[in-house]
Amino acid sequence: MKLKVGLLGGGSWGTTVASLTAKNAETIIWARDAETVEEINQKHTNEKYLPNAKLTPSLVASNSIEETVKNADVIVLGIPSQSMRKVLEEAKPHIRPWVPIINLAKGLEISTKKRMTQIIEEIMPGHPAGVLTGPNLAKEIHFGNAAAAVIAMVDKTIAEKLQSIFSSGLFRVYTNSDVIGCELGGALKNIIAIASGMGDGANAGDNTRAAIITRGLAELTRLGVAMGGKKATFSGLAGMGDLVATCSSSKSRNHHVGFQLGRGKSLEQIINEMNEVAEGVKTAKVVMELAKEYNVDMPISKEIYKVLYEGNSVNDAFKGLLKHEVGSEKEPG
Ligand SMILES: NC(=O)C1=CN([C@@H]2O[C@H](COP(=O)(O)OP(=O)(O)OC[C@H]3O[C@@H](n4cnc5c(N)ncnc54)[C@H](O)[C@@H]3O)[C@@H](O)[C@H]2O)C=CC1
Ligand SMILES: O=C(CO)COP(=O)(O)O
Repeated sequence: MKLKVGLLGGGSWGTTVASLTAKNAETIIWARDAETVEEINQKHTNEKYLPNAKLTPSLVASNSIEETVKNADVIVLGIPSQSMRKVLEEAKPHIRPWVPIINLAKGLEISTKKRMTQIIEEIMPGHPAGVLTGPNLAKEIHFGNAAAAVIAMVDKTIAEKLQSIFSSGLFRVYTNSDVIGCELGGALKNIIAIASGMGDGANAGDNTRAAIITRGLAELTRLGVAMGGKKATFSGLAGMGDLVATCSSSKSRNHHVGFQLGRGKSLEQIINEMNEVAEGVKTAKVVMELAKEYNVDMPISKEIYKVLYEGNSVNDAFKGLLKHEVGSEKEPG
């Protein structure tokens, strides 16, 4: 018997993952926008978020959270981080007992500083919680480009069962038991992607981008390990892998935000012109608090925070980084 997937969130990544699972399992996707629901059901497209992409024809869309989750064997959450709690609370009364819940979002909740699986565990205690993450730019996956991801869950047996629901010939899903590390890798790299985009927008060059990626990895690993992630996780798909993809791609929304800042646009203008989420903008706020709480040095994230929220210019950010003390590569700083 085929497993049933209920996926909440009809944006670019939610729709992409639903189209992948529809190949292996009966999948219903919930989108709050009635037009998107009709378009997915009638035309098997979601042009607003995935222009020119053809979705798996068996994918069913619904406007009802209840209908989407009530018979599901697995719940997948493709909602941006700041809205995750609200949507999960709405779904809660309709979710069957003990059903695994998998997060796709790459961010931290501003008001609580929590990871998404912590929110799942808080709202839905007893349900196995996991994360699907890695270098997975949605717009590439639809056009036949191969990619690899990781599903992280504490329970290896459940992770292995779910691995086959998300996998296809071109989408290779590995398992990992380090939920904290995998989830933090995805959230923290978005700020570094803004920094990399900013360098690209300001024509800083390839060496600068490489330095941002490498030193960015060092600082997100420092915080990630302090928060309980495993060091090795940050060298894997959820860390280095996602960092490289996002920091070097014009398809990344976080890179785009940085690029436009580097070109001299204001954050307000950039956000107003986008119809998609760039999680790093909000995560930067949380990360500054976490860096303080865990006493971890995060020079790149700090400079990005100052550009986003304290009126610093892109030039100030580069000057700030160049002034930062150069220590040993193995030590903080
Ligand atoms: N697009 C990508 O390539 C990837 C995105 N992600 C992550 O997936 C998460 C979702 O991102 P995308 O789908 O790309 O975003 P998106 O900006 O393309 O779409 C967001 C979707 O969430 C819906 N939404 C927003 N607030 C809502 C609310 N309060 N209630 C119900 N629906 C709401 C919007 O209507 C939209 O359908 C983000 O955390 C992102 O970091 C992860 C991997 C790849
Ligand atoms: O996480 C992503 C790719 O792995 C998507 O990045 P953006 O949200 O910056 O587009």
